[in-house]
Amino acid sequence: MSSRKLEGRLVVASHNPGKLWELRQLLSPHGVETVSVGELGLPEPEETEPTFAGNALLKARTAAFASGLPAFADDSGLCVEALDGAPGIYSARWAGPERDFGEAMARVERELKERGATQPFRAHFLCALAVVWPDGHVEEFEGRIDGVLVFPPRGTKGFGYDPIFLPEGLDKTFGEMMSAEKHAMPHDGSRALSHRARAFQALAASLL
Ligand SMILES: O=P(O)(O)OP(=O)(O)OP(=O)(O)OC[C@H]1O[C@@H](n2cnc3c(O)ncnc32)[C@H](O)[C@@H]1O
Ligand SMILES: [Mg+2]
Repeated sequence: MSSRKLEGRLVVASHNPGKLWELRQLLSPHGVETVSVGELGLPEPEETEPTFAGNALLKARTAAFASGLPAFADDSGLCVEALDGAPGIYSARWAGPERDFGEAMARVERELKERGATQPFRAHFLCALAVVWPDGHVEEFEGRIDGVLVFPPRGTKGFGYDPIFLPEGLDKTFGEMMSAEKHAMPHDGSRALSHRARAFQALAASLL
């Protein structure tokens, strides 16, 4: 539990529209006013750190110092067991400059085939969240969801790798789920579903 609370305007340090939308959905019930880095005209920093947590911190810190407001960043990705955790922190970069996730998902399938991997193709999504205040104070949270990959991709909802990710114990991919299902926030104390919602649950318990 942190003594620091999120108050006033918060900068959401993401340039990914799918993620931005989910993060704002998660924040809105708490009455936190948000402004995105894009709306502030701030550039996308290069993600030079070797970990999700390091890159989340880098993005939040850059935005907090540039704006003079507390900033919130998410670094996330898909880690495939048979690919030794790839694409991992390179999840966005596998989609190339055009952010073509059809191609990124095809590459995952191709690399599994090349390695002779057999089903089930175990994988997890990871989400690191960082909040940085302009005085340098930092709060960090993490969430994970385990599942398996399915090919061909299923569903057109969500973003990124959602259509190939089947969460453990469920029969719908993230691409087949309404977004409210993907990041639902249970009110009975049970665990949220997605990696982002799980990380956010920890954040909310501490900062909101
Ligand atoms: O850094 P920002 O500006 O936030 O946007 P980004 O898209 O580059 O975000 P990341 O660096 O964190 O890269 C994470 C990639 O992993 C994928 N990813 C993360 N969370 C996901 C989710 O919930 N569903 C599907 N794909 C996801 C997605 O393709 C992202 O582009
Ligand atoms: Mg990024």
